[in-house]
Amino acid sequence: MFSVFSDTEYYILIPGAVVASLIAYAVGWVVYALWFHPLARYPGPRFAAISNIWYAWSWTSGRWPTIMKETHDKYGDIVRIAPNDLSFITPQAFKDIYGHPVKGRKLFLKPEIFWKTLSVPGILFIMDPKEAQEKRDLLSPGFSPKALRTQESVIQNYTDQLVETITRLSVKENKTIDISDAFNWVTFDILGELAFGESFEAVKNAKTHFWTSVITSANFISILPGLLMRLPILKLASPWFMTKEQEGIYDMHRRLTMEKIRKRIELGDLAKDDFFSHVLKGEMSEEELASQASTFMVAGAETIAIVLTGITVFLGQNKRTFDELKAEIFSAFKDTAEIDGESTSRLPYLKAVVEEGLRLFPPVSGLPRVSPGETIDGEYIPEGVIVMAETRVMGRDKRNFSDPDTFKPERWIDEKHTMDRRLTNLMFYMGPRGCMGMQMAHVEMRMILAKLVFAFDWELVDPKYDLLRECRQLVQTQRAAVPVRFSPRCA
Ligand code: HEM
Repeated sequence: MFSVFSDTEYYILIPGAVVASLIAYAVGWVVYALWFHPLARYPGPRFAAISNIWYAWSWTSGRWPTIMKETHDKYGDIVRIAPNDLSFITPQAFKDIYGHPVKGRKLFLKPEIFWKTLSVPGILFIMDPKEAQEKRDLLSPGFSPKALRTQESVIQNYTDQLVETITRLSVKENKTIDISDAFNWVTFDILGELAFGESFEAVKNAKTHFWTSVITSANFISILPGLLMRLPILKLASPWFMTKEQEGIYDMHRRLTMEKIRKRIELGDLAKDDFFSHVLKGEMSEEELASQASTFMVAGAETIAIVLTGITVFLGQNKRTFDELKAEIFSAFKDTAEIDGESTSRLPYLKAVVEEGLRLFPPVSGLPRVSPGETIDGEYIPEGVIVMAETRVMGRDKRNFSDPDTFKPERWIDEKHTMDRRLTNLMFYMGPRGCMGMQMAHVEMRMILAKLVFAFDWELVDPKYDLLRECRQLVQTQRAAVPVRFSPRCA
């Protein structure tokens, strides 16, 4: 057959044509993304507008809130952080994105690009709003005020055990305590008992249980499915993300979880209002119960451990605040047995310390929704755009909080700080998918903190400890070791 090109020319021309098409496509995409895309008018880093790499890099850098703060400071209240993603930081945007829809507004749902999981989803990861509401209804008796009152005895028990363990290690054996691990022991023991009917005995053994260590180190793995949807090319690197050895550990973890949940099912209705007493009548499969239990652990134990770790550091670095808290607690209680959910709810300074710890060192943020084609803070956002209100940035915005980088519990009490108080409970989000365990979290944090302050004096081994530098900030903050010296409280 007649041909105008020789074989050698074909070898050059075909790859050349492929490369030229790729370059044309890339140039076309860049032009479209920067000037013609529906989000083209929103400011932000140029690289973020043309590629998901900026988002992926920021998300995995461990500095997400810092990068987002710098980005919002530079570009304003609405920033384009990926070709199809916007981040907002005004209180009205927060309400519009996460709140219950009012006055005919449409609901913002959880997008697959972030919430997709590889296994049966626990409540947090369910995207269908009807299914999520059904599960919330099914699980809500375990989070009712009545249930919380009975759950308090579990909190009391493990917090008292924590005081004993710290006394043994620090006072009798003269050791420093990594308080970040100690909070992880106590919060997982509490939730272990409430979800599986048995604790991990971590406080008693002063040692993180295998089950817990896997789930806390899986923090990074949990964001992978979403990242792979954004950047499918990363699939080539999956052997580095998930080695054979890690896969084996996760398999063992799954088996152990199933064993634990089967044991819980055998225990039946424990008549003590734990998380599952109300749903064991065959309403959820074994696999689903296991998944819900694991979700509760991530959502409800590690979160509290993170905030309490932050508060311990802030108190260790702010003598006046620590003294004020001590004064309130010592005058309120004569005996540690008096410390419970109700009695601590009457302590304004303690509550303010908890609120301030949540503001400055929240455990999670950057949890996205997808726009149904609706306004956010007066701005129409087209359907399908991924949006979020970056609460870790909002918590340090000087328009929301005066002197925002300072640990100042007074801002939640003093009349002159009325502006600061609009955003209480910001870090628990709000609306149909807001935190189910908020009340429990407050009670648990107040009780643990009050009992530790009642029993001990403490000081940081490194008084200049820099929380934000030491702890990686991913979707969920990753705790780092925080060595603390405890001594019995001076009477
Ligand atoms: C300091 C402590 C805590 C913080 C800051 C926190 C924060 C949050 C946030 C921000 C969400 C919403 C996620 C979203 O809408 O995208 C959430 C959901 C949730 N939290 Fe918490 N949480 C805490 C403690 C707890 C505790 C103690 C529990 C008890 C098990 C718990 C159970 C849940 C559950 C079940 C959901 C899922 C609700 C749903 O998907 O509909 N949380 N939490």
